[in-house]
Amino acid sequence: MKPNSQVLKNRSSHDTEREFGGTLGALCIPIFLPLTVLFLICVSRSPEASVLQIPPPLPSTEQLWDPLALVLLLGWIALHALLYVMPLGKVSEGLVLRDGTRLKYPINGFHSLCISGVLLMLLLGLGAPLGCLFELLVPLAVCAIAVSFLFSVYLYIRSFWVPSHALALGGNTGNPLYDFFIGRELNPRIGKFDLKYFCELRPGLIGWVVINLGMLMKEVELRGSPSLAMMLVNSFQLLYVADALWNEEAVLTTMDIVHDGFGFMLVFGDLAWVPFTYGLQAAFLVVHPQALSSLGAATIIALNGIGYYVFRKSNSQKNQFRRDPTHPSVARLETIATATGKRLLVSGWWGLVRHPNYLGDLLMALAWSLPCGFSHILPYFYVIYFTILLIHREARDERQCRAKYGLAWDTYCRRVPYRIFPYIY
Ligand SMILES: NC(=O)C1=CN([C@@H]2O[C@H](COP(=O)(O)OP(=O)(O)OC[C@H]3O[C@@H](n4cnc5c(N)ncnc54)[C@H](OP(=O)(O)O)[C@@H]3O)[C@@H](O)[C@H]2O)C=CC1
Ligand SMILES: CC(C)=CCC[C@@H](C)[C@H]1CC=C2C3=C(CC[C@@]21C)[C@@]1(C)CC[C@H](O)C(C)(C)[C@@H]1CC3
Repeated sequence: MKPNSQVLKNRSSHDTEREFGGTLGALCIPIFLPLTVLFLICVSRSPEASVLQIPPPLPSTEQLWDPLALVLLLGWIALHALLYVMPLGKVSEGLVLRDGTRLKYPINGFHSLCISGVLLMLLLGLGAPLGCLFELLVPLAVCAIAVSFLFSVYLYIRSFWVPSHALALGGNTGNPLYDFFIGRELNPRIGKFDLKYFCELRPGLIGWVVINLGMLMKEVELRGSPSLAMMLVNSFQLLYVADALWNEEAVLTTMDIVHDGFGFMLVFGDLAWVPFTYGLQAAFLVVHPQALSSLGAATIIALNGIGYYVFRKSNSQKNQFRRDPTHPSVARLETIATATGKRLLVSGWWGLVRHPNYLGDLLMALAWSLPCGFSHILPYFYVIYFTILLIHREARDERQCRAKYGLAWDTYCRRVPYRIFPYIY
């Protein structure tokens, strides 16, 4: 038996550290977050658009279900599964697993985005009423939530048939509720089809931009042309999704793929949370049009540009450094050695703050909300949630890095004292 699987075997339900509030979190989050998705969609289209309005704008039972929504959702997932297995693009290897092997992943997410774009343009050309996505938003979200639950149950059950080295270290506590929530199996696959990698970037992320386009088309139906605010939100978020798919290979080294199991948290995050809450600004703009001056628009475009620059440059610098530290673009950067043999960057972007990529991401998040004006808090939901998510994620990553790099990590923290915001945090 390999040493790491021995470690896994030796961990009992008591010594595996629990995240997201442990069992209580695992019980409450799967109830609370799906309700939050439905609540936020309803608030975004209500005239008041206030999260505090009494009575809250709850959907009626008829509004919750539409068979067309289920057909569209399953068809969409099937289309992307088909595109995933098409022999397009290159095949890359992931990081070395605990059993010493490396999995292969198709890098064809950007192709899927482009093909989806062409298909949508064809549908629009044929007169398909894409604006009806606005009316279908609640039933689509209900179906995505239901699919997330069923899929997570499947993932939990199948995880009992895989060898111990295929389980995530943090998802094997023995507490069924917690393990279902956090995910037992690290890289669940059907043959060569990697379920976690597929869900992380394809149906949800591309679905998000399609929903945005639907909101834009609804605006065209209602007012004859899309507003500047709507076009900015659509373009910024399309850039973000296109960037993620263009740099798909980099996802293979993220915490989600390398470390986290695939359970309800990620399944729901990928299939329901991202597509139905990340684009709330566009849904809001359909019912609450905003006038935007040219100066306002130029300032917001500049903010998104700066955010994107910081996000992309810092992520690319680290990816390049991890892939080939002798590459001319990173070879001159100052680094510190660690006992693992890996080095840590202490200059360049990673010498500014310990998470420059989070800083850039947050600047972009703010730029996505500003086109919606200052009259409501709802369009700022994403920035608020994302700040909390990234602060929590930073703390998780910090714990893992301290465990991995020990004293070298403490030296890095002394050299680069701020985590995300220079001189603030
Ligand atoms: N829109 C969204 O909902 C979300 C977006 N994101 C974005 O995803 C991107 C990736 O984020 P995430 O996966 O959290 O983590 P990061 O890309 O920040 O990676 C963290 C890892 O980088 C390595 N590292 C840290 N510091 C250094 C250093 N100084 N030198 C070299 N390597 C270092 C460590 O891994 P090691 O040493 O093992 O290589 C560490 O575990 C970010 O841009 C983030 O904003 C993330 C979550 C949600
Ligand atoms: C509240 C809740 C259910 C949280 C679950 C968290 C997930 C929504 C996020 C965890 C990490 C993510 C990443 C992206 C999307 C959101 C989730 C799944 C990401 C694909 C977005 C695009 C980026 O460019 C990225 C590829 C770096 C990023 C990876 C992490």
